[in-house]
Amino acid sequence: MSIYGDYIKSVIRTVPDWPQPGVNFRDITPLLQNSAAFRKLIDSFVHRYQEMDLDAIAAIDARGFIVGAPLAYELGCSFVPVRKKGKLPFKTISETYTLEYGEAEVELHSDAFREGDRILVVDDLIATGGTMLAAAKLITRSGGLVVETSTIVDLPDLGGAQRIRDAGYGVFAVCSFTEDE
Ligand SMILES: O=P(O)(O)OC[C@H]1O[C@H](OP(=O)(O)OP(=O)(O)O)[C@H](O)[C@@H]1O
Ligand SMILES: Nc1ncnc2[nH]cnc12
Repeated sequence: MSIYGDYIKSVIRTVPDWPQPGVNFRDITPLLQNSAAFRKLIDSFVHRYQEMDLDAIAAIDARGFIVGAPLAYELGCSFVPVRKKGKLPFKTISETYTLEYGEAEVELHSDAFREGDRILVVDDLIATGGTMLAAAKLITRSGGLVVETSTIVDLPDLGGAQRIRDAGYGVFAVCSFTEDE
């Protein structure tokens, strides 16, 4: 939990049974609409990472971009998009991961950063952890050093953060929601 974690959590909306019955969707749009809350959100990440000597923020398509771009701007490091399959025009490397039904793929440009660069991977939310873990593996495979993986929201009951930690990557979440809240 971060310095503003409780406050950030209070401005995230839960939409029950969306996009399908049984899912509690954690909707960050009220947080984004609230300029004071959005500033505190970005400040939470800046506070954690300003002394970590990062070279790049690798942000995951699409909601990860919302955090990744202002963070890269504030920290004065580069912004690297990790995109869903078929969106990047240059030479790519890709990582396939399993969804509840079927598979998905994320891609990275082969020249996105230099060997040994210190990279933070960011997204808005960790559920099963499949997306974040695939992105972290991509960075590692391309020679980057994943300093940490970072998210606004963790859903610990789904075990994603633990899965990412078990794979050897650190996880930071500004706030978390259990299934019953
Ligand atoms: O931990 P996981 O089970 O992998 O789920 C988390 C991912 O799912 C959501 O993205 P989504 O694929 O819905 O795409 P979007 O950002 O384009 O809305 C979310 O933004 C994360 O990227
Ligand atoms: N419960 C959830 N809320 C918002 N985004 C999600 N992505 C995957 N699961 C989600």
